[in-house]
Amino acid sequence: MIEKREVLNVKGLSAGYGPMRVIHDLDFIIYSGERVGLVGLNGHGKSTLFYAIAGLTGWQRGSIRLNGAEVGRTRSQGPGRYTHLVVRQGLALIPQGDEIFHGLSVEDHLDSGAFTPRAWKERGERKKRILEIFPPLKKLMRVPVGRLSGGERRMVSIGRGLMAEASLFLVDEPSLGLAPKIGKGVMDALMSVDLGASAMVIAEQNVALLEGRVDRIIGMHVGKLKGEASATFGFQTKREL
Ligand SMILES: Nc1ncnc2c1ncn2[C@@H]1O[C@H](COP(=O)(O)OP(=O)(O)OP(=O)(O)O)[C@@H](O)[C@H]1O
Repeated sequence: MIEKREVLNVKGLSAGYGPMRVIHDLDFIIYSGERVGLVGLNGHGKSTLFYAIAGLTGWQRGSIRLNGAEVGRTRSQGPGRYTHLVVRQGLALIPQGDEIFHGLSVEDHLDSGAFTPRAWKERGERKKRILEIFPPLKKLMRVPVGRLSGGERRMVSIGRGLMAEASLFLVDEPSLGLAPKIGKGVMDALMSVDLGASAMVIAEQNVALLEGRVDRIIGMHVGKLKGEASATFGFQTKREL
C-alpha cells in the first residue's frame, strides 16, 4: 500500500505575462498516486497554471511546494530561469503541441526524456514500459518523427515526458488536434500509466474524455479554480463510481 503524501501544494498562486494576470490566487493540493483532471475552456489559464508550476510564466507569486521543497518565486524572475531546479525536484511537463524534432527518431526522443543519471541508466526498462503504453511505437523506433502521423507524434511527445524520473506529470491537452478516436486512444494510454507514488494532472477542454476515469476533476474558469469540480459541476469521477 502506497502512503498518500502531498506531491504538490500550491498556495496563493498568481501568475501572468507582463501587465496581465492570468491565474488568480490559487490554492490546491495534489497527492501521490492521484490522476487529476484540470478542466476549463480555451484561454482560461490551464496552460498558464502548468507554466507557473514550471517557472515559465513572465511573473508569478505565491507558494509552490513540490515534494516538500519550495519552488515558487515571489518576484519577477523571468521565464525559465529556475525551471531546471523545478525539474530536478521532480516535475515533468508535457506541453501542448508536440515540441518534437522532425529529424530525430522515435527512440532518440524517448532517450532524451531520460535525462537524469538514474533514468538514463534505466532507459532500456523505461522504453519497454512506454512501448507497453503505446504499442504502435514498437515498429517505429528508428523512424524520424517527421514521417509519423499526428497521433503517433503525440505518443512520442507524451512517451518522452513519461521517460523522466518524475513525481509529478503535467500533461497539457493530450487530445488536442487529434481525430476523436485517436484522441481517445491517447487518453486511454494515459489512464493505463502505472503512477506508483507519482501523480498526474491532465488539462483538457473536453470533460467527457476524463469523466469517470480520473480520481478528481478540478475546474478552471477565468484563471480561478472552481473547487473540487466533481461536486461543483456534478462531474462523475472514478471514486464516485
Ligand atoms: N506567452 C504568453 N504571453 C502573453 N499572454 C499569454 C501567453 N500565454 C498565454 N497567454 C494568455 O493567457 C490567457 C490564458 O491562456 P492559457 O494558454 O493559459 O489558457 P488555456 O486554458 O490553457 O487555454 P488553451 O486551451 O488555449 O491552452 C489567454 O488570454 C492567453 O492569451
